[in-house]
Amino acid sequence: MKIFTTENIRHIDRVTIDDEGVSSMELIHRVAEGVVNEILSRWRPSKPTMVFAGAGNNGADALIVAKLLIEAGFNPHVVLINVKGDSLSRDCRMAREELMRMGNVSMTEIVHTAHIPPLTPDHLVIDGLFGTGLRNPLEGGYMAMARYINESGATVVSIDVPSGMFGDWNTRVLARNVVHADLTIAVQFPRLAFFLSDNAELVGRWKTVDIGLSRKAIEETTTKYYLIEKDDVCRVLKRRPDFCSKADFGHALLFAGCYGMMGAAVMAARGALRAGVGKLTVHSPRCGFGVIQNSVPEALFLPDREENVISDMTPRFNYTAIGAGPGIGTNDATKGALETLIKTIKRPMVLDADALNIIARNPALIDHLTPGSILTPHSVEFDRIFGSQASAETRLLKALEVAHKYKLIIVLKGRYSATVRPDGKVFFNSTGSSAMATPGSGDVLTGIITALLAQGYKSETAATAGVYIHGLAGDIAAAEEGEYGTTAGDIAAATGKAIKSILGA
Ligand SMILES: NC(=O)C1=CN([C@@H]2O[C@H](COP(=O)(O)OP(=O)(O)OC[C@H]3O[C@@H](n4cnc5c(N)ncnc54)[C@H](OP(=O)(O)O)[C@@H]3O)[C@@H](O)[C@H]2O)[C@@H](O)CC1
Ligand SMILES: Nc1ncnc2c1ncn2[C@@H]1O[C@H](COP(=O)(O)OP(=O)(O)O)[C@@H](O)[C@H]1O
Ligand SMILES: [K+]
Repeated sequence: MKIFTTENIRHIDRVTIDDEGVSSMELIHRVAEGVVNEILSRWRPSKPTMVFAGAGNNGADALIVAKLLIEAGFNPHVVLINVKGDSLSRDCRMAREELMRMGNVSMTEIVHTAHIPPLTPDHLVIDGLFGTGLRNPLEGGYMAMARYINESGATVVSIDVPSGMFGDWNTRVLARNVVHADLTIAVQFPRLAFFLSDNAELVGRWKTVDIGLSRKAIEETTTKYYLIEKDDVCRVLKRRPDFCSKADFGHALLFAGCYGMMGAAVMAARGALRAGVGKLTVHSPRCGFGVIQNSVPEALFLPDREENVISDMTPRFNYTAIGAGPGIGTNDATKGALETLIKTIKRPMVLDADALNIIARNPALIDHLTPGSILTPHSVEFDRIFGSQASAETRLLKALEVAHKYKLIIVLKGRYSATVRPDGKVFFNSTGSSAMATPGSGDVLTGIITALLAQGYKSETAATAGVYIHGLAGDIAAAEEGEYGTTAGDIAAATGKAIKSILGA
């Protein structure tokens, strides 16, 4: 699914109105119906409700929500901001008239000074102060109103975006000056800002309401941001022909494990095997022999000459893909071996965990990475290499910069893992949950992506499909084991089922 910028959405909105003859008032009604349906599915008409409406079309949406709530038996109080009595947009004026025709509407219209009726924690607030027409962060009375709503402890449903938040980038915005929603109901599309952890406390849970914007305009409007969904992965995964052998599915090499961290190698190996690799070799220190042979007997074991750490990463064979990093530690011998590997291998590799920590200690290595290499850092690993980032937003921007500069694929792991490509495209993942915040979970991902690379998928595809499959495996595992009980082993074990469910779609 495309994730559009605010500018894109405004364009699609305009095309829908101009070319398809749908009036903006009709669109406002569709938004309001969608919002009210969500409210009716959650709260009874006896719920004390206050609707905050701004002067633009976000306010118009809110006023029609108030009308529909009254029709559904609610008794909302409406607070309308109409500075100097003449600031309402044309649609907002029309929405106001439509609401007032209901008669006996309980309303405070703020024209000069604000005197808002008391809000209690028991209240439901419908926040239609500002949507995508916001020009600058909130100030003065608007800022005070956002803080008042937040401090009230009321439950907040925001229309389109939490008021005071921009749909795209929010570097200039202070969280305390934005309405904190419990539920955000976005018009047609989720916004880029919803996928960044900085904004999680502002957006709350989010849903979209389909208002039938022009299909043609949606197709024709280009964007750099996407949400990866099942169909996207189904489209790129190859079906296996009847006449095939394991030789058709590549031979992956994993450099993983050291004394005390052999489990990381096991997790990566299991992820790789469940992701369909034809042959798998695990190179670990000698101490890993029994561990690998016992827990992943399907894999070949290649012992390092060292007992406890990897000291040599020279591939002895023309492997179709190499993954390095899970549990290798950062001792000098391993560091030297990885440096040599990075400087000599001329094909894209998957680098994770301690391989990233080693790069962080010698950032000059980045220049030697083969274009198309895949780095899978979580936020701390990313910052160790590329410098401390103030927010998830600046981290994403930095990832875009380095992915372009070094022609790398960077998977920023987290709730909505973002795969950042050299061409400036960003793919947010839609699968996975907090059940995956468990040790070894990232190692499974390394195995899955390496296995896809070994099977001939391009780096970009291996990364986005791998991240989706990994998250779906996490969802399948969590359905059985729950958010506390899911282990990385469960995620690895569910990887095959995840691929099966994608291919079956
Ligand atoms: N997408 C779609 O297809 C559809 C979208 N719809 C809805 O429309 C919403 C967008 O509506 P919108 O464009 O009227 O803007 P909105 O957010 O209501 O605010 C504008 C008002 O705020 C003011 N203002 C701005 N910044 C300010 C500041 N810092 N401090 C103070 N004031 C400030 C600004 O003043 P002005 O710039 O005019 O001086 C103007 O009065 C969108 O979010 C969605 O809810 C649906 O209704 C239909 C289909
Ligand atoms: N709250 C969450 N929602 C979705 N996915 C998550 C969440 N927390 C962690 N994950 C996923 O789990 C994996 C954790 O990887 P990582 O941090 O490297 O853990 P480890 O080092 O223990 O293997 C990542 O793929 C990440 O996207
Ligand atoms: K809003």
